[in-house]
Amino acid sequence: MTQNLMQRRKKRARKSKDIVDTDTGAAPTKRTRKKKDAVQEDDHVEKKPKRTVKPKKVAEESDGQPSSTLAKEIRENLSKFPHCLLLTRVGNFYESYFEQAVEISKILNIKLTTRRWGKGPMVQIAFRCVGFLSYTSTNTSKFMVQQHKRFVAMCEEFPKYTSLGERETIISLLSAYPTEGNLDPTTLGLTWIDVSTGEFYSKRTSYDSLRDDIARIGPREIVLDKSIEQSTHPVLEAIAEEDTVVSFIAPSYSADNVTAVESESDEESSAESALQGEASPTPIANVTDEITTAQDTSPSTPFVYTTQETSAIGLLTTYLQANLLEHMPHLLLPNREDSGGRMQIDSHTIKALEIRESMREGGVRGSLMSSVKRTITTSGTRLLARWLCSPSTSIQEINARQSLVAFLHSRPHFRTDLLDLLAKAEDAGRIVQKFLLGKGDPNDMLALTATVNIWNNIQRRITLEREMESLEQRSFDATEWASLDTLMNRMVNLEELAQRISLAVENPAPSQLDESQGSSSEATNEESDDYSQDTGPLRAEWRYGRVKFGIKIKPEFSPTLLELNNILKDLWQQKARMEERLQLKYDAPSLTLRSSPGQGMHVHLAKSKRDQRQLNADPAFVSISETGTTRSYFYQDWSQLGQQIFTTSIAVLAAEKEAFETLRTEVNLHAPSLRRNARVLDELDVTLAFAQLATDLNLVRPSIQEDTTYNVINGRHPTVELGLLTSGRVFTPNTVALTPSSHFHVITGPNMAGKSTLLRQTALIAILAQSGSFVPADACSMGIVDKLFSRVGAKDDLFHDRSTFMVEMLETAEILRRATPRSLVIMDEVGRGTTVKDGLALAFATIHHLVSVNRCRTLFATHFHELSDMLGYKDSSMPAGQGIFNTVAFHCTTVNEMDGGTFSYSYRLRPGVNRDSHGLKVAQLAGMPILAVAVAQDVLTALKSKPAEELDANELASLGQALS
Ligand SMILES: Nc1ncnc2c1ncn2[C@@H]1O[C@H](COP(=O)(O)OP(=O)(O)OP(=O)(O)O)[C@@H](O)[C@H]1O
Repeated sequence: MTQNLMQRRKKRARKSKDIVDTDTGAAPTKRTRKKKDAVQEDDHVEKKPKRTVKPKKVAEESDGQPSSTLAKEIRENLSKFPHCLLLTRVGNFYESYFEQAVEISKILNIKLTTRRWGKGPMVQIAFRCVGFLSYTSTNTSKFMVQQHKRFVAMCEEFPKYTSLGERETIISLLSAYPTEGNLDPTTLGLTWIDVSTGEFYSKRTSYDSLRDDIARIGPREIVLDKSIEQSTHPVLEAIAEEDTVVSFIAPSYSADNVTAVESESDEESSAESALQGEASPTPIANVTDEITTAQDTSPSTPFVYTTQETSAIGLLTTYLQANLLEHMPHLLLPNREDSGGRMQIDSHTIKALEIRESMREGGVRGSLMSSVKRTITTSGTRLLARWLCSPSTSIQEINARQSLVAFLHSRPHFRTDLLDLLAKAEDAGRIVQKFLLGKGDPNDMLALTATVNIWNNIQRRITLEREMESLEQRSFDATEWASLDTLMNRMVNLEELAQRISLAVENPAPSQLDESQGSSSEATNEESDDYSQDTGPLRAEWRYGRVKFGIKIKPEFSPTLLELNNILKDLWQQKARMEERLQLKYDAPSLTLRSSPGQGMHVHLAKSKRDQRQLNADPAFVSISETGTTRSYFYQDWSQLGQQIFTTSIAVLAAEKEAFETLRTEVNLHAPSLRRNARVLDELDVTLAFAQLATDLNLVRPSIQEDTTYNVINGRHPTVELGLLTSGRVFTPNTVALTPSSHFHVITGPNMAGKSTLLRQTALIAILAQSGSFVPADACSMGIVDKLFSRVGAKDDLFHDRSTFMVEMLETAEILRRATPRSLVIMDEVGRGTTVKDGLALAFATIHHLVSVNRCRTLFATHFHELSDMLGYKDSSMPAGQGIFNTVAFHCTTVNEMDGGTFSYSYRLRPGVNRDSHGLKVAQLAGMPILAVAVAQDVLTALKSKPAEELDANELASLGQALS
C-alpha cells in the first residue's frame, strides 16, 4: 500500500537545495548544524556547498563542459571544496561526477557509468558518474572518511518550505481541511501528530471550535490546503491569531491515499485506557470514501472517519512524506479524539487561566502546570499537559482516574518505590519513533531494553505489594485494586523482545576504546573481544570503526556472524604467530606487523639500528621508509594476511549492521505494543503525580455527578496559595455554591481583594477535578462541566487590529454564543473598557443573556455596583433569589479599616454587595505620590453628594476649577 501511495505522491513540493545532516537526512537544524560541524572537523566531512535546482537547461560551454544549472553547481562545489569527494543528492541517490566518480567507484566497488546531459547530439556531453541509494549514505560516507581517510562534502536537497528539519523535536503538525461541495459546511476534519513520538490524532470539529482545538493542541506548524491560500476562508480567520508557521500545500491525495498509511497492528486500539478514555486508533481497513475501523480484531467500538477527516489525514501524510522523505515514519491511522468526551476550554481561557504557561512571565513558572507537576518522566509530563488542557467529561473515566489516585495516595511507600523505578525509564515512545523514522542506534536499542526491564520490575513490585497486603490481611480490598489492575492489564509482555536485544547487542562503551596504539585500555577490549592480543593500528582502526558505526553485536546472534568472527579471530591469531615467528627468526624484538593509510600493510621496526641486520639480508623484506630510529618494510606474507583481516573485518561490520537492521525491524514490529506499554506507564506516572500532589497540597477527592451544581467548600487557588506561602502568607479559602436555583453569582469588592483569584480558582478546581486529580478544598462536589469559558484580564491585540475593548467584546460574544447550561463561565469586569454608561449597559445585557438564555453556572465579578441595583438587590439580608432574576445571588469581599488609617484585606467572601472599590488605597500602596492621592481624595469627597454622571459640563468645570 505504501508503495502505491509513494508512486502517487511523486509530485512533490517545490525543492531547494542545501547541505544536509548526513546522519538523519533531515534539513539542518541549529543543533544539527552544530553537531554536523563537529563531525566535519572530526571526520573530514566538508560542509555547505549549495545548489538550487531549476529546470534543466543544457548548453555546451566553450570548454566542452555541460552547462546545465546542476552541472554548474556541481563544478562550483567541486572548486569550492577541491580537497573533498563531492556527493550530490539527486532524488533518492547520491551521485558523484567526472574524475571523482572513478575514484568513488573504486573505493565503494560500485559500477561506473556514463551519463549524458542535454538532448540531441549537438548538446550532449558524456561524463563519468556513479550513484548509490541515499539511505546507505551514512555508512558510505563514514567508510570513505574513516577507512580511506578522504574528506567528503555532501550537497543535499530538501523541500524549500519545510520547517520540519528546523528543530530536533517536532511538536505537532496540524492539518485542517475545509469542507467542500455538498458536505456539511460547518464541520472540519482535523488531524495532528507529534512527529517525535508518533502520537497521531484526528477529530471532527467546527469553525467555532477550531481556535480552541489549536490552543489546546499547541501545534508548531499548521498545514492547509493550498486552494484556500488566497481566499477569505473561515479557517484562515480561525488561525489568524496563531503564532505558528502555516504551510499551504497542494496535496497529491484523494481519500484513497489514506489507505497507504501503514498499519502496524490493531494492538494499539486497546491501548487507550479506561483512564485516558480516548477512542481507539484504527487498523487500516479498506478505504473507499471513508475510513472505517470496523474490523473483527478491534476490541473497541468501531468508528468511521468522516470524509473531511480522511482528507485531513491525507493532507498531513502528504506533507510529512514530502518533508521527511525516506525518514517518513510508518504511521498508524490516528486515534479519534471525540470532543464529546472532553471539556472544551476555549483558547482565551487556556491562556488566561495560565494552564500551560504563565502570562506574566511567559514561561511555565507561575502556571498551573508548574504548581501541580509531579510527574517524573517527560512523556508523563506531556500526558499531564494533555489532561489539564482537555479534562474529561466522562464520569466513568474521571472516577477511574480518581480511584487510582486514591489507591496510590493511601500507599506512600509503594508510591515511592514505583516512582523510583519510573525515574529510570527512558522515553520509550520517542525511542520507538526514532526507530520507525529509520534512526536509532544500539544505545537506543539498549535503552529500550532497559526500559522494558523497568516495566517488568514495576509489574513485579505491584505483584509484591498485592501479596504483602494479602499476607498482612490488612483490609485487602480487590475493588480497591481494580483501578490499578485495569491499567496494568493493558500492558503487553515484551520480555522476549528485551531478552533478544540484550543477548544480541553489546554496549559499545566507546569510552573504553582508544584509537592509539598500545594504550592501556587495549587489554580490556582484547578480553571482551576474546581473540587476538593484537595491539596494532589495523585492529585499533577496525574497532574504532565499529564504535563509530555504533554497532557491536554479539557473535552468537547469527551463524554467519559467529563464523565470520571465528575466521577473524583465527586471522588475528595467525598474525600474532607470524609476528612472533619473525621476531625470533630475525632476532628483532621491536618488530611489529602494522597497517597505515600511507604505507599499507608493513613490517615495522621500532629500533631499526639493533634489529635490522638479519632482516636486511632477506630479499622478502623491501624497505619502504625510514626515520632516525624506525624502519618499515613491505612483506608480502603480511600484506596478504593483513588484507584478509581487513576484508573480514569489513564483512563482520556488514554482518553486524545487518543483524542490527534485523533487530530494528523486530523493534518496529513491536512498536504498537511498545507504545501501548509506554502509554500505560505515562498514565501511571500522572496518577502517581496526582497522588503525590494530593499529599503535598492537602487535596481532597471531588465527587463528580451528572447535574449542574458546583459546591466547593473552602476552595483554594493552587498557584496563588503556593506563591503566598513562599512569602510566609496564608491563603484565605472560600466557599462557592452554585446550584440550579442560584447559578449566577455577582461578586463585588475592593480592588486587590481577591475577586479574580476566586474566579480563577473556581475554574481551576473544575479542571483539576475533571482531569482526575484531587482538588484544593475541604470538600468538593460538582456536576460535569462541558465547556469552560473565561473573560478575565484584558489586553489589547494591536497586531490583529483589536483594541482592549474589542478583545473584551469578542470574548464575551463567543461565550454568549456557545455556553450551555452545563458550562462554567467566569467573567471579570465586563464593560470596563468603555464609558461607564456603555459599560454598564453591556454588563447588564451580558448578565441578562447568561441568566435567561445560556443558564450556565457563572461567577461575574464587577466594580459596577449599580448592576446590583439594576438586578434588584436590596441588602445583605435579602433572601437568595429575590432579585429580578431568581437565580442570581450577590457576594462580596471587603477591607478591614484599622486605627491610624491602615487597613487589611479580608479575602473571605460574604453575602452582599460592596460598593466601595477602595481604589485610592491600592493607588497609595502602588506608590502614587501623596499629592496625587490627596487630589483624588478631594475629587471623591466632592462627588459624594452627586455622582459624576449626574453633573453637567459646567458643574464639572467648576469642580475642576475648585480642586486645581
Ligand atoms: N483568598 C486569598 N487569600 C489570600 N490572598 C489573596 C486571596 N485572594 C487574592 N489574594 C491576594 O490578593 C492579590 C490580588 O487579588 P485579585 O487580583 O484576585 O484581586 P481583585 O479583587 O481581582 O483585584 P482588582 O479588582 O483590582 O482586579 C492576589 O495577587 C493575592 O496575592
